[in-house]
Amino acid sequence: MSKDTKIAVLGGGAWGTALAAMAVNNGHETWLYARDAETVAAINERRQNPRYLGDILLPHGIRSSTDAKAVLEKADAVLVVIPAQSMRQALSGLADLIPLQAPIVLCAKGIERGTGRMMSELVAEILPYHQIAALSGPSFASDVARGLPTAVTIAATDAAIADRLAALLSGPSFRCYSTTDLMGVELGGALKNVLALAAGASTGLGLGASAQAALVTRGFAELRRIGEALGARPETIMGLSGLGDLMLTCSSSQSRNYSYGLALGRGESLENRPLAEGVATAPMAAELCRKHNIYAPIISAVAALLAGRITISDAVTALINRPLKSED
Ligand SMILES: NC(=O)C1=CN([C@@H]2O[C@H](COP(=O)(O)OP(=O)(O)OC[C@H]3O[C@@H](n4cnc5c(N)ncnc54)[C@H](OP(=O)(O)O)[C@@H]3O)[C@@H](O)[C@H]2O)C=CC1
Ligand SMILES: O=C(CO)COP(=O)(O)O
Repeated sequence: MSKDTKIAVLGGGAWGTALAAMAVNNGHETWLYARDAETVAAINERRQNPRYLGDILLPHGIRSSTDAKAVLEKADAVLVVIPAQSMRQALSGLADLIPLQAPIVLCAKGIERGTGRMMSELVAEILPYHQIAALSGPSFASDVARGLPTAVTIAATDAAIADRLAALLSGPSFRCYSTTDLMGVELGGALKNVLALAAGASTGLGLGASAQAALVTRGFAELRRIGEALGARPETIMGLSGLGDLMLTCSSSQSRNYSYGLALGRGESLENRPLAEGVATAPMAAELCRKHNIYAPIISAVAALLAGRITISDAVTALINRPLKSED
């Protein structure tokens, strides 16, 4: 792949638009598929995505279209930026249009509701002959769309593909590390959203900065245990898509997951909120822990809270009053 390849981005939300801005800034022919005609027109005519990125002025050159065929034709790499719970339905409809030689870069952070599949497992069912990679790390769409410095990790089981994609997508303000630890990268991205719900709820309840730090640290211990049980590498969990994204998402109300948790903690309405992937992922993460016999009390408490099985004050009391144990 050379620097003047065609990049196709599927998904005209905040992150898809930001990644299209990154790709065009890095000198690629960049096409963005969005299903909403008004979004397409705003990007093409005004260089804005008002529904998802406010008044940020996008760089020149993104070609947006509702015509997936035109976007995907002769693409050299396809960035899939559709929410985790819509991924199966959306990609099933587009599968025949994706060129066989184009690696699929999954940019969603979640676990499929019902099946418990990681995004790469789900997409391998739909596109069994394509190379699959995942891009994840601490990266707010608004930062990337503005061209602010950002670093992420790109994982593919084939090291050559991961290296080539990292070289292709890196540029003056976007730095990509590569790894073959696909499971580690996907787990970090999906589970930090669940832990951000807990961190936001703690702040929303007014439990203080000490409780917040304890939750994030012990949440990270759960992430470490899950990673170890599922064969992820420790350095991935301690890297950008694990610890890095956990730090970002658990500390900023720019995060939609953290903000959802804040609203939960404050007892505010949870209706009509922006996407918070952790809500659908939490029960799947709790189920994964049950299945593999992994001790993850914070993730379990978030799942129970969202399902209405416990109240927030029950969750806090249960977490603080568990039998004492060594710090592992
Ligand atoms: N925003 C961020 O900072 C980051 C987000 N991510 C991850 O990226 C993923 C997408 O997030 P984000 O872009 O922010 O979400 P948004 O809510 O901003 O946008 C979602 C986009 O997906 C589109 N979409 C939903 N379902 C379909 C479908 N079936 N077919 C085609 N398009 C569809 C929506 O279209 P429509 O508008 O028509 O409904 C919308 O354009 C999530 O998994 C998120 O965790 C990762 C890193 C950073
Ligand atoms: O994944 C993100 C930053 O890395 C974005 O987080 P939210 O989806 O919680 O906004």
